[in-house]
Amino acid sequence: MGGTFDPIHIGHLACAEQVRDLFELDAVVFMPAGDPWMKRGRSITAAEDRFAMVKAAVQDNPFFDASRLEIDRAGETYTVDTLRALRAHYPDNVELYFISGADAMHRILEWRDATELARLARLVAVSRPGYEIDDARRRYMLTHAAIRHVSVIEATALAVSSTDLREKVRSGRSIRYLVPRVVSDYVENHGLYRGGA
Ligand SMILES: Nc1ncnc2c1ncn2[C@@H]1O[C@H](COP(=O)(O)OP(=O)(O)OP(=O)(O)O)[C@@H](O)[C@H]1O
Ligand SMILES: O=C(O)c1ccc[n+]([C@@H]2O[C@H](COP(=O)([O-])O)[C@@H](O)[C@H]2O)c1
Repeated sequence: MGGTFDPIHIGHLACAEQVRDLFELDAVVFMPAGDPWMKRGRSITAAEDRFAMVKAAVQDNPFFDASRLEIDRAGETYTVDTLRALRAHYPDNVELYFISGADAMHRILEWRDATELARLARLVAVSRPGYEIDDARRRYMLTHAAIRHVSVIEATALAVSSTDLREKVRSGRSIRYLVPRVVSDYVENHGLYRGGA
């Protein structure tokens, strides 16, 4: 599962766990983006902090892991580069899935080499409150050559967003239970998000 994870929250974790369960995946690797080019223009927390929070958040699930692949790669982060690297690394019988929320998948046709990306992995788009994939969009996604292998999953949804969490911290409000305890501790101990959303 790819994301900016600024910070990782229970929406990410619950969505990944439900996809893992549904597709009987052997593992879910959380991959913080090094330089998420579609989020250019906003200030993004240092990759090392985002990675540390992801690593701490996934440690109690034996099926979950965190990867540095994208934060260690220079330049803008393109999912197709990640999937090429993973495909080269794993034997052919290992099937790759790319999990994302419905909001991210809405824009997938704008992603770098979307057609190749869809050939390299099964794409899983998870429902997210406020970003429902309506029937017209779903038909469009399913019929478009580049992404017809996308699975649209209705997961038990949590209306949590990193933007809202950053804003809460900035204005001195609690984020307890919206992120794992290790993440709220990290945010507090490192003074993250206090200066701006
Ligand atoms: N509550 C949620 N339910 C389902 N999917 C989610 C949820 N929050 C995030 N996602 C998905 O997880 C991936 C990574 O999300 P990201 O790290 O950008 O978090 P975010 O909460 O959307 O952040 P921001 O508010 O800063 O844009 C994206 O594919 C996004 O669609
Ligand atoms: O490859 C691309 O061009 C591309 C464009 C936008 C987003 N993505 C990936 O989609 C995932 C979710 O992104 P975001 O910005 O919603 O956190 C994350 O893994 C990004 O690297 C990938």
